[in-house]
Amino acid sequence: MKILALEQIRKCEELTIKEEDMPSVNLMERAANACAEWITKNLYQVKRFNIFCGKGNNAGDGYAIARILKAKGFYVKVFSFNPKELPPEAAKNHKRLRELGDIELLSFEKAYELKFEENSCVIDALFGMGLKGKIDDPDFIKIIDFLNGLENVHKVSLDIPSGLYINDMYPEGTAIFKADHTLSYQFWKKAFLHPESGMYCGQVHILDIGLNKNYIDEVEVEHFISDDAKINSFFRRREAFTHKGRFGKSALIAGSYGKMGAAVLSVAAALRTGSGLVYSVSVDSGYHIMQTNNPEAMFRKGGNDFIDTITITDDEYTIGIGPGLGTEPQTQEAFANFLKSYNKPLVMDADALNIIAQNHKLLKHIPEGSIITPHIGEFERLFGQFKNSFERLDEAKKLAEELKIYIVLKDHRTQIITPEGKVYYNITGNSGMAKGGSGDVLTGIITSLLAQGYTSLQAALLGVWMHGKAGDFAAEAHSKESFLPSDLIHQLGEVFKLLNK
Ligand SMILES: NC(=O)C1=CN([C@@H]2O[C@H](COP(=O)(O)OP(=O)(O)OC[C@H]3O[C@@H](n4cnc5c(N)ncnc54)[C@H](OP(=O)(O)O)[C@@H]3O)[C@@H](O)[C@H]2O)[C@@H](O)CC1
Ligand SMILES: [K+]
Repeated sequence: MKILALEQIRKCEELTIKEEDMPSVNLMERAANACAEWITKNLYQVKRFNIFCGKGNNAGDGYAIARILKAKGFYVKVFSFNPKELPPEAAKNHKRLRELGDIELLSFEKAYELKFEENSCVIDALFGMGLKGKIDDPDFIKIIDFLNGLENVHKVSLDIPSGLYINDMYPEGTAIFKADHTLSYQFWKKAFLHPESGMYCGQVHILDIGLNKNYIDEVEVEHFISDDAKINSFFRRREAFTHKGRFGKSALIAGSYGKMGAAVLSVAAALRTGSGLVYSVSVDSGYHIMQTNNPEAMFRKGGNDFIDTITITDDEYTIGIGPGLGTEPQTQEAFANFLKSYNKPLVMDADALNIIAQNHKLLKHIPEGSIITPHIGEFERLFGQFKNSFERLDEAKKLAEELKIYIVLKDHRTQIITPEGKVYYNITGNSGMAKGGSGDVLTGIITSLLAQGYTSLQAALLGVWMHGKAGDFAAEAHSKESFLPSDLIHQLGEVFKLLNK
């Protein structure tokens, strides 16, 4: 799914109205109907709604929803801010509400006297995507603070929680409504996907309001959601009449004394992802651990307690390097020599990235088309600190282009960044995956996919998607708190079953 810029959403809205030859207020009605339907279906225990309207079309959505919910028999109160200043569509809906006469239209001040019943619902229609600068009007700050302080009520934002920008970091010191649910129209927005703003959105639900399909198909964007449709468009089923040589050879260069778990996990993940052959290049002191845990893998010694020799050449295997490698001087040297002589795309994680962070000259030796998979800490060690995740992403786009590599920036919503400057947000997975070892599993999965002939972009997209899905299945089976990175590996079979359906 594409993520559109503000002007593109406005253009799409305009074109929809023009092509369908309808009054613009009809589109607002469509949006309001979609929200009312979602609310009545999903918050079915709620009988009372208190709707807070600002001064733009977001308020118009709020007025229209008030009318629709009232007609369905709910108790509805509307609180507004000086509705004289409304744009035409919102003004029409405000007028209709006034003419109906059976809904209380109140000022914000009245809200402070109201008893908000348990299980009632507050709807935030204060600001939508038209907000500029900060919310610094004292009336709005006061009402937002007050609503954020309410307990035991459901909180729903229309389009976007008031105070946030759709695709950028919000300004410091602004007031922001904190939603339990955000009902947004047609497209994901970057605000829902970055931690600083995402924490205000609660659960995000994207409602189809039938915006112009041709425009959406054709419009050029840089940001995407890596959704099921994208994954299914290139996932390949395993054919009959085949043999192990067809599915590539993976080699995981990983592990050191005390860090064999990382190596074991990455090798196991590569095996479970379907690579025809998997080699472990690791240390002698971890030999028994590796062979006992992963008897299907072959072993090649790269050192005694830490790796000091890497003798793999380009045409042998597809390589994943880094998990549990350590940063001993001899390992650093072996890694540097290896990187200088190796030219095929590879997957790099963890200590491979930490070694590069200590020797930036190595950056230019990363083979074109490689995939690096830093978490935020590793990214910052490599490239410095950033004010926020939006700025970090902008820098990652520049770096991916400059170095001609794919960056998998691991975060709550992991971003896959291409050398062409495109960004794919992954939306599978959950907070239970924030555990040591989770990244080692991802390295194994992506390496295995790359070995099987997926392109670097496909391997990164599919690998991150599968890893997240496995996390969702593991959370279902064992809880987010309790599942382990090894459970992710055990769930990969379920993930493949789903992909093969
Ligand atoms: N996408 C779609 O297809 C559809 C979208 N729809 C809906 O339209 C919404 C967008 O509507 P919108 O453009 O009127 O913006 P919204 O945020 O409601 O109001 C902005 C108002 O606030 C004002 N204002 C700005 N900054 C301010 C500040 N710092 N402090 C104080 N005031 C400030 C600003 O003033 P101005 O800048 O004009 O002077 C203006 O009066 C969208 O989010 C969705 O809900 C649906 O109805 C139909 C289908
Ligand atoms: K809102």
